[in-house]
Amino acid sequence: MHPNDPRLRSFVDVKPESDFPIQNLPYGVVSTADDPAPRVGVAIGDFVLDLAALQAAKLLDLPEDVFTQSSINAFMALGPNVWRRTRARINALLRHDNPELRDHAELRAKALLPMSQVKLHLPLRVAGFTDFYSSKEHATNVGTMFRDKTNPLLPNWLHIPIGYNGRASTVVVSGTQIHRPRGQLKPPSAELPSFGPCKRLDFELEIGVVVGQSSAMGTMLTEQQAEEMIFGFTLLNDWSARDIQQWEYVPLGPFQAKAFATSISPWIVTREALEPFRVAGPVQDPAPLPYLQQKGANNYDMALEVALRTPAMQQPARISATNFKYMYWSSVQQLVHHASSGCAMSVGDLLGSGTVSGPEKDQLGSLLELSWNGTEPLQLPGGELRGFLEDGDSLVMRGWCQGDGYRVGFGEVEGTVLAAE
Ligand SMILES: O=C(O)/C=C/C(=O)CC(=O)CC(=O)O
Ligand SMILES: [Ca+2]
Ligand SMILES: [Mg+2]
Repeated sequence: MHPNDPRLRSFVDVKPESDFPIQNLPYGVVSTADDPAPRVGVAIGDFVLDLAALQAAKLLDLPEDVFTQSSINAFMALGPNVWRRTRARINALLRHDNPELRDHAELRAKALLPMSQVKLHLPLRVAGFTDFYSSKEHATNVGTMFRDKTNPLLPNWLHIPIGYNGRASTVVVSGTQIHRPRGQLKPPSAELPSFGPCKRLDFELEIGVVVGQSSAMGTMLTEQQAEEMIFGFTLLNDWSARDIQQWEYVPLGPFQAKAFATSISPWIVTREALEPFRVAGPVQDPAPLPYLQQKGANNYDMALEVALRTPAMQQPARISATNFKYMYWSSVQQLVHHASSGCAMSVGDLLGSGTVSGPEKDQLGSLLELSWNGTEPLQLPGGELRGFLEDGDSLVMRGWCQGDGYRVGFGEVEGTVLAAE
C-alpha cells in the first residue's frame, strides 16, 4: 500500500482529529530531559518517533549521523529519492501489522517519545528567507486601504510572483515569545518621524515552503525541477509592524517592519504527504509568461485558522478561517521565479507564501485586513476590542488537510507578544 493510503493504520493509537496519522509523518527536531542532544524525529499521534534511535538500531538504511543533528538539513540534502524511500520505510515500521518495531518493546520504549515530554526545536537551519505576496485578495485589500481603491493591484502583480528578501536570522520556532519591535514611526499627522515601540503590531498567516535541494547560480528551474526541490511545508507567521512598514517601505519594500521575528511550526509536513490534497489554484488571467506556466493542479486544499487570546481570556477565540487553495501564485511558480535571474537556491531556504486571505470577511490573514487598518476593531468574546496586537496577546495558527476519517496537519505555530525590550 502507498504510504498515503487512507486505509493504513498504525499500532500507535491515533485519534481521527489528530494532525499526525500514519499518512502524515512530518519531520521535526526534538530533545528530552533525559537526552538533551537535539535529534530528528517524526510525529505520530501523541508521540514522536526518534529517528536517531531507529537508525542506531539499524532499522533505517541511511548515512550515519544524518538524524543525530540539530536540523533536518543533512537529511534534506540527500534528495527526493531518499525522502521518498525513508518516508515509505518509516511508514512501514509504524503499520499495525508490522512486528519489527511494534514487538520490540525495548526499542519502542526508547524511540517512541511522548509528545508531552519533548522539547521541539527550530526544525531547519534557515539558509535564506524570502517572503512572497501571492494572495490576490490580500494584495487587493492592502492596495485598497493604502493606495488606490479603484485600481488596487499594482500593474506587475498579475505577471510576477512579487516577493522580497527577508531575514533568516530571526526565524524562530513556535512558542518563542516575541518582543514588540522598535522602529521609526511617522503617523500621517506627525511632521517628523520619531523612534519608539511599534503601535500597530500585526501577524500574517502564511505557509512556508522548505527548499530541500540547492540549485547552481546561473541556472533556471523548470516546473518539474522546482517541484522536486520542495521538501515540505510549515505554518508561518510573518510578524509585521504596520506603522514602521508604512513609513519605510516605499520604494524598496519592507525592511525593519518584518525583520524582527518570523515564527514557524515545529513540524515540516512533506510534499508527498500533501499529494492527495492537490487542487487547482485560481485561473491565471492574463496567462503568465511561458517560464511560469504550470500544468495540472498546482495548489492544496488546506484549511487554515487563526486564534487570538488576550490576557483576559481563558481560551483563544478564532478570528479567521481560510484556505491555502485561494493563493493565486503557487509555491512552484514562486520557486521557479526566485531562481529565474540566476539566483542560487540553497538547502534550507524558506519561502513564505505571502499572507493567505480568502474572498470573505472572516477569511482574512492579517489584523490589518480584519480590522481594516484599525478602523473596525475586532470584538472578542468577553467584549475586548482589537485593532492591532497588544502586549500579552497570544496568537495561534493551525492548518490541516482533511482526508476521509483522518487529517494531515501541521500542529500549531504560537507566539505571545511581550513589551518592547
Ligand atoms: O501591499 C502592501 O502595501 C503590503 C503588503 C504586505 O505587508 C504583505 C507582505 O508582507 C507580503 C505578504 O505577506 O503577502
Ligand atoms: Ca508576509
Ligand atoms: Mg518576518
